[in-house]
Amino acid sequence: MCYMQRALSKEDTLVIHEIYASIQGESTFAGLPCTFVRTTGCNLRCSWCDTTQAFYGGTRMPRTDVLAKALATGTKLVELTGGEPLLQPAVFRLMTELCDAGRTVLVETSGEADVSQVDPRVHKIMDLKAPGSGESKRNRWSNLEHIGPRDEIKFVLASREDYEWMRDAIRSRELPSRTPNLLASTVFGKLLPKQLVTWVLEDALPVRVQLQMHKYIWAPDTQGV
Ligand SMILES: C[S@@+](CC[C@H](N)C(=O)[O-])C[C@H]1O[C@@H](n2cnc3c(N)ncnc32)[C@H](O)[C@@H]1O
Ligand SMILES: Nc1nc2[nH]cc(C(=O)O)c2c(=O)[nH]1
Ligand code: SF4
Ligand SMILES: [Mg+2]
Repeated sequence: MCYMQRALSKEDTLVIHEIYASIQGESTFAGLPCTFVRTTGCNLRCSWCDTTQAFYGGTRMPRTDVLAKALATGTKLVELTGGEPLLQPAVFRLMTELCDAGRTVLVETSGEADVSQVDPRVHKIMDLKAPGSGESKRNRWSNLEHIGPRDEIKFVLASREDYEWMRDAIRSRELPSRTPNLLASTVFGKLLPKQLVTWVLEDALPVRVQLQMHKYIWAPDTQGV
């Protein structure tokens, strides 16, 4: 083991898939210039995941280099995503450093990872995985205790069954009392947005229907956008 490897701990390095600037395609921040820090690795395997290339590989980088690269693009908005960003201990300090540097920080997280240690200045965008993902048993429901009005709860739906599951969760767990930002998205190419809108209106459900804007700007399978 070389000197550098001994000197850097798990808090000091991250395995990164890519860092790039684009337009935020999802969430209440959609449309704004945003820098994406995409970490490598995920402990879930959602059946419809569009980022499977981030499951393996990547480059181990010092946290200071990740911070510098994320700041260099100049965008006010920075999003940590993946893979699953909260699996890497150094992400928590990186998010705090980005906040200290004046950035508006978002973290896109699976709903399985514990969000309790995320800097309170960070906007958590937390999925609750519906049955069609094959991972709904992994939802960490205690995370809801750490969701406040600045955070967003997101459902990605593949079917009517998923829609009804979301509707039940919103009502039985009183999600509107946690945050007004409830996002209902479709699995791209699987459920028609028009169908989702019809169901939402039939129930007058208090959700924000959202599409992945970048899949309309670029070809849907384009990576790094
Ligand atoms: C690739 S995940 C990475 C962050 C984290 N692991 C998570 O699941 O939130 C980023 C977001 O893309 C969404 N997503 C992944 N595949 C999708 C698809 N085929 N259609 C719509 N949204 C998708 C996920 O549900 C999640 O909200
Ligand atoms: N443009 C763009 N916006 C995004 N918002 C969340 C993304 C993600 O993969 O987490 C994403 C992404 O991959 N691209
Ligand atoms: S948790 Fe996120 S990155 Fe992991 S498989 Fe599901 S959608 Fe993909
Ligand atoms: Mg994406």
